[in-house]
Amino acid sequence: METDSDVRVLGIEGTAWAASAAVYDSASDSVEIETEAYLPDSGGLHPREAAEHMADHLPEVIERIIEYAREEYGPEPFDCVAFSRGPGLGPCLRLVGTSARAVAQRFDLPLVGVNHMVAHLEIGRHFAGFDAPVCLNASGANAHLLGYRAGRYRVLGETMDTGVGNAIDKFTRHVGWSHPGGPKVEEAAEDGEYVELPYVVKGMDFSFSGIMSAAKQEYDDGTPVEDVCCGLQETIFAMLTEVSERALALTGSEELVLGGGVGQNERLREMLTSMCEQRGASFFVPENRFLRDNAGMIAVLGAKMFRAGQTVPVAESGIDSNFRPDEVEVTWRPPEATVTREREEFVQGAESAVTLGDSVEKHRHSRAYRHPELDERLRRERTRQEARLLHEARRQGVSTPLVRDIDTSEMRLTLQHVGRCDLQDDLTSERVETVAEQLARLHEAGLVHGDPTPRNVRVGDRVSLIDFGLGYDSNDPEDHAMDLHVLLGSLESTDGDGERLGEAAVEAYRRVGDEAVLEQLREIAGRGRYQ
Ligand SMILES: C[C@@H](O)[C@H](NC(=O)OP(=O)(O)OC[C@H]1O[C@@H](n2cnc3c(N)ncnc32)[C@H](O)[C@@H]1O)C(=O)O
Ligand SMILES: Nc1ncnc2c1ncn2[C@@H]1O[C@H](COP(=O)(O)OP(=O)(O)OP(=O)(O)O)[C@@H](O)[C@H]1O
Ligand SMILES: [Fe+2]
Repeated sequence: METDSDVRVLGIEGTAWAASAAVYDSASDSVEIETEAYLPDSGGLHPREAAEHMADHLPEVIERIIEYAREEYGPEPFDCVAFSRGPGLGPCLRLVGTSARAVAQRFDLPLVGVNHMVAHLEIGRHFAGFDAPVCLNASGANAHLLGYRAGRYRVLGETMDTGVGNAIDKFTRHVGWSHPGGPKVEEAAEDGEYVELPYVVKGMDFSFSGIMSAAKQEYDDGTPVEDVCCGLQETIFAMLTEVSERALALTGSEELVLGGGVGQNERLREMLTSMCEQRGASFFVPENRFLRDNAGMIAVLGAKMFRAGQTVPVAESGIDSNFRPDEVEVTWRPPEATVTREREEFVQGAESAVTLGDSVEKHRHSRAYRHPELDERLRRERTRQEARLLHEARRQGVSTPLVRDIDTSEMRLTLQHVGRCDLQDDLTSERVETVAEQLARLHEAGLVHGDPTPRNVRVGDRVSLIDFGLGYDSNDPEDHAMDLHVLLGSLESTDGDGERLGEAAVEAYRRVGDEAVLEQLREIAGRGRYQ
């Protein structure tokens, strides 16, 4: 665990475009960063050019920081060298590793290998002073939500295809704008009118590919580019804000931090601020110099890891271009306090305000962060869809609450009260198996639940599925497999025994459901996430 001794860390970053070095001094909590950015002449980032950039500029930024630190702190300024171990571009990372080993040898210092995505999270947690926040990492090559449980960061939700920045940059390449595209889209969107684009959220996962093709098509069809940019921002950022809100509701956390280069976007920050305000959560965004790739965040996390004794011998200091945040053993945080949930009459779900009594009133109230047209559309569609699917699922023999009333102008449903608690509060393998069987039955009938997490299942005499707001009709095994993927992911991220429960769910599904769905599930799990 972390001790309070003062440390000074030399940090080195170079996963893709930023050749960067920094010094962090824990006594004054100050960070000095030197960065040389690689800006491609045309097109996107070329791995070979990026590596040449690293080779040309890493040595000089490191020397500048050493010089600064010696002037500021004396001839032997550092206690350790922290470097980005991954994820990122292999050829760039190898140069980072080599440079770090060289400086460590020269000053006879220990090495600390840092996960770049965990650093994007920890820098926010550090400056916010939050204990157990959920983190939205919105960067170029990644987009995911992290929560913490039992010594690891858990991926609560993530992109099913590309990172958010890369998605935006692909669109700007299509319209002929230079890299990076994010800031240009932000500027253009200011003069734009909202256009509708596909909105894709599955549980806490999301995907950008459909939106990006639709955006390119809009542009090719002659829609003014500022309007497409406005539609893109409103859609993509509303999706990221919605899944962040889901993660807050699922984990019970009341703290959110933002990380990653796309976090520099004002509209995204505005939406997250508004969402957190509306639900009474605290929100923190670090300064821009800590959002985009930078060695400062590597040095700050390096200090925490160093104090916890998490150094790495030279022989084991290899890089890992697919390094996932959930692979990191988190030794620098104190054990989390157990959260006990009070029985409440009023639940603020991720989407709705729910009042519990003999009947349950579920009200999808307006979200100030969303564009009014998108807000109206999502609330209306989901309220209608939920009532219809609850009814259809019942007809297939799946236990669901009766729909007593629906009001589509107020976006309100009145439902039968079912169960004594959420599955999350009384998880057993048997119940999870029942959920899997019920999903198989839904899928057989061409229905998809859309968000089958342990908070959307009630347990009592029977096991009932609730909250069909993200449900839809489909006979595609991919969509059915996504339901299972969401279930397994939510089990793994919220319960210590989640993996075993997940296996039980798969076995139960196999007994009743279609083998093609399980095949597709393996395919989804194996998809490369850091392309
Ligand atoms: C693995 C690592 O190499 C990678 N780094 C990375 O993606 O660089 P980062 O600095 O976190 O983010 C860059 C992205 O951030 C976007 N970006 C920068 N300013 C933006 C803005 N104002 N609005 C939207 N996007 C913006 C850029 O278009 C670009 O796609 C990552 O963290 O995923
Ligand atoms: N019919 C019901 N009977 C008993 N409890 C219910 C019922 N409907 C909802 N609840 C309770 O209210 C909580 C929130 O409901 P629901 O999941 O439908 O709302 P939501 O805002 O869509 O939530 P989320 O998106 O976070 O899953 C549930 O987790 C459950 O505890
Ligand atoms: Fe990054």
